[in-house]
Amino acid sequence: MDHVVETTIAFDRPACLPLRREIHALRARLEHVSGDSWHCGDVERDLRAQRALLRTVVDESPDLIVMKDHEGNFLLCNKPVADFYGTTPDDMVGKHDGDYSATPEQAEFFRRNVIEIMARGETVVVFEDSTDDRTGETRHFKSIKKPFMGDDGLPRILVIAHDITDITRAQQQVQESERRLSYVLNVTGEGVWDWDLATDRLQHNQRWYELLGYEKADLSSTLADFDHCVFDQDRDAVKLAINRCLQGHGAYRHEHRMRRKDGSVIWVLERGDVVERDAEGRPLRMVGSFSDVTERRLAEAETQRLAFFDPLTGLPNRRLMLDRLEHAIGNSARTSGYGALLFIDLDNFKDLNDTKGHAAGDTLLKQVGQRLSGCLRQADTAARMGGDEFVVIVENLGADAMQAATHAESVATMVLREIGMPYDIDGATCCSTPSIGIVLFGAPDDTADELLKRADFAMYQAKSAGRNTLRFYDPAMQEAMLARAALETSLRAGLQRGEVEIYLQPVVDAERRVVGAEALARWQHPERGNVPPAEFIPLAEQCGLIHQLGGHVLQAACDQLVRWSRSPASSTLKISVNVSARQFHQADFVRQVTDIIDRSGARADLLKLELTESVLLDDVEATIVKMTELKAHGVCFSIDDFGTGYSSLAYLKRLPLDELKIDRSFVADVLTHPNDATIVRTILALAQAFSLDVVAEGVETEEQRQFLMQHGCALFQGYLFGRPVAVGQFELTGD
Ligand SMILES: Nc1nc2c(ncn2[C@@H]2O[C@@H]3COP(=O)(O)O[C@H]4[C@@H](O)[C@H](n5cnc6c(=O)[nH]c(N)nc65)O[C@@H]4COP(=O)(O)O[C@H]3[C@H]2O)c(=O)[nH]1
Repeated sequence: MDHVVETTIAFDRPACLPLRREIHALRARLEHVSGDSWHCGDVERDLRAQRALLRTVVDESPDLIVMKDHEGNFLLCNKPVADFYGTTPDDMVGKHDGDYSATPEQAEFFRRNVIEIMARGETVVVFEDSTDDRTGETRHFKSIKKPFMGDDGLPRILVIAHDITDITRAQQQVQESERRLSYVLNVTGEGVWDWDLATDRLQHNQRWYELLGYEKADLSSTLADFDHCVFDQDRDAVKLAINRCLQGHGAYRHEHRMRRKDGSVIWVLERGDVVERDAEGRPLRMVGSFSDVTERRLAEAETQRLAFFDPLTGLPNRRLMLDRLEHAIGNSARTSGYGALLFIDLDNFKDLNDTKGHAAGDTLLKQVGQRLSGCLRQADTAARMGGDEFVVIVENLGADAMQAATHAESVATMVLREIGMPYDIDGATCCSTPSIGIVLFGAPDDTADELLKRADFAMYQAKSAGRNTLRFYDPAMQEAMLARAALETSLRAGLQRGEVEIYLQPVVDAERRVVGAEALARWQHPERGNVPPAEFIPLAEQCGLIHQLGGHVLQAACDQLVRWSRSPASSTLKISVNVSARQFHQADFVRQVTDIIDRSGARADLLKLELTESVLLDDVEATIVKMTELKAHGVCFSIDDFGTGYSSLAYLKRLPLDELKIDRSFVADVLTHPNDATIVRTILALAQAFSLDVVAEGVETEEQRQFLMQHGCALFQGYLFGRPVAVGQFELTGD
């Protein structure tokens, strides 16, 4: 028996007053009132009529009415009870609920319940269930159970049962829905609120308090308290969203921050809507909920950071920089003001990275990033492009080009100074200088791509000008850039078409015997004719073609060695090949050279690689490693243009060198400029001390040859002995 509740009810009349005494009392009162004496037969008739009426009333009642004896058996039942149990009222007299469709448990409950109530002698309301014979379903009743005393002195009970099944079910459904709703809300973790606008009272579910770390008692449940929890900077936006909803714009959905009791801040997704309005459409009630979306927001922020910021320096990355640059270009065009783009490349970063390790390189880059940011105004952007390249966007430089350039220059100068200051890397002091290219922007047709190219180009000019300096891009550079682009295209094609070949220039000994040759690249351009290497070698370096070009020259040199090896007169001749910085620093340079040597079948010890001092100084440790590996393969090394750079004797000692080449500028003036003569003599003495061969380049006169010979030079190269000639025209005598 589900859900049985008993309620005691107080009635006017004592429940145990016997019915017969009541009839006598009634008759006496009637006689007294009418002054007549009543005959027994009249009273009996009257009573019968009353009983018939009562029976009709009882049978017509929608409630179930029964009278039970002291054992719980039926004394009287109305028609709805009989219908409920699938029988007739008369049939029920003397039986009990267990004889009909009530389950044994229900029947036992009814019996014990009425016996108890009769014993207590108090009217009671009981909520109870019974089984409908017609449908077999359990129905719920609210029963008034009124005990009274029978004529025979035994207790009886009147039960009037009101069928509340529909109401109960409706209530159960409501409870079930509420239970489900609260389950769903708990599962989803929603904090729910319900705002009564008339009273300004807000009600919240438990989760609402939990999410904000409050106890119910902490807040007064008014809108002001909710307001207080909204993050200061988000308050206006939240109010706006709620007001729009109140004004009838429909449900709102808004993400904002809330401040928890402990001061921490969470991100919430809040939804709300007006659920009740008065006849005039004025809002009366609004409900809503919010969920904690902090984790998602943090994940989004992290994704954003990774997508747009360089993880090492924390500066905007290339992608974000491009976006900002496009905005800056747009702003400049709109306001007719100038902005500047600075392209910054660290001069000797690779050195540090290779000698001190990548961790040290990373530390340097981080510090560079910090210093760069320190040089800028809030509105400007410093970004890392990758590697050791940075970009700075300086905006709002005014409408005057000269002033804008001056300002950009002062920013760049500050960057030069700041970045050029010594760094403390793991306790050691290091230096790193930048080369900076600057381009102004402000023209409507400026594009980010083009500006970057120009700034990059100007940065290269700064490098060429000796590094640790800045250069502006100017229109003349633009022309050079276009020409360079055209040249690059045709060099690429030229290499494919075999337009690049080698010329050989003899190297002779003191007796003018040819002991070898230098291979010099020549580009036979279909329209421009013979393009000098000074023009296309730097280009090939810049556009990355040097790898291909260098390989091509090496291959040609090795092929020539193999041809010479077939004749005794030429089998010991050496060939020197120029190797440029970018080519040498290619990661697989050693393999490229050894592959070519091995494939061609040339003798490695007859191949000499000419490196300039700048190649050696660029990245000393890596250079030593590569040279040592090639040396182990038999390859020889020469320092080209010796004396023009800043070679440190300490490095010279560590390099596996075979030869120094005295730069032709010293040779040219050796007879006329005492300083050059001194330099030449010093180089010769130095070479002797280090047991290195020396080749004097650019020897054009017999006097120069005599001077060089007198001071111990044994090998010569220059027009005096032969100009560079095509391989087929090369002769074995050096006249
Ligand atoms: N005034 C004068 N000049 C003389 C005399 N004897 C030789 N020369 C020139 O001096 C340059 C010597 O080559 P370099 O110093 O290695 O200088 C070379 C070298 O640095 C570079 N180069 C040439 N070929 C290649 C190559 O295949 N690879 C690389 N990486 N660089 C190359 O181009 C530079 C210029 O080469 P070239 O124009 O062929 O110029 C050659 C040569 O023609 C002389 O008596 N008087």
